[in-house]
Amino acid sequence: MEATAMAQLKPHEFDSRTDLDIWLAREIAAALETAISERGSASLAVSGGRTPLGMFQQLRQMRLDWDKVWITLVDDRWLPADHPDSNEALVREHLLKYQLAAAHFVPLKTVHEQPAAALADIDQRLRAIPQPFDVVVLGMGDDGHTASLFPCAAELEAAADPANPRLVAALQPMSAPYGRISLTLATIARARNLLLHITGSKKKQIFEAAMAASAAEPHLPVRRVLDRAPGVCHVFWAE
Ligand SMILES: O=C(O)[C@H](O)[C@@H](O)[C@H](O)[C@H](O)COP(=O)(O)O
Repeated sequence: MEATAMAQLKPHEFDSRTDLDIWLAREIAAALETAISERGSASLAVSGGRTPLGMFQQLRQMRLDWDKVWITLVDDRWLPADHPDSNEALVREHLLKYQLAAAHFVPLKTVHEQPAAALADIDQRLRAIPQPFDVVVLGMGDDGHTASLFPCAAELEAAADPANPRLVAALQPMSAPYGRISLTLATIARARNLLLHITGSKKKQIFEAAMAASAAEPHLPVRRVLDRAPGVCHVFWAE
């Protein structure tokens, strides 16, 4: 994988998605364990979508002091928490079970009609958990969005502005359904451990093109995040 960014990209390529899921879950658990031993608690933000399901199944079997871990989402769709397209529903069904039933889950969705009206409340919720996040696991869409930082959203510039004092932003993508709530670019970039999880040749090509020195500007959101992140970003990929 050849790419440039301010973040140092560390590729991890696997022969199968199952192997990837096992190793990614181990990497997450190890980073959380380090955080617990150094600071007494840990925070994890996970993506929704289809890609993380196998990793969730691995992670929920891992032994850790999960009662010292706070978990939230990098983004959610503004839907009732039991809607089939809600990331909160996905995480409740596939992640917060077995060993992980002891973890503290902090949802992004509130009772507000629109996500823009909920920003102060969500910020307050997230500030109650260890910041910066110890681990942020990102996915990526075919348009180069990550979290809900969609290239087509009018609110992208505000959500990507490093001076934005909020932890979260509300976005309305043109190319995908539902209003969104997302961690801001700066919140994601500050993570102590940043992991990108992508599968399939198509996403690999999209990612490499986005990260290439010759990539057209404005750069895609996934690159904008990594250009802002000062440390290592582990890129987990399998066909
Ligand atoms: O709510 C969401 O949609 C996500 O958190 C989003 O950023 C996701 O990671 C990508 O869209 C990839 O989605 P897939 O894993 O389904 O390809």
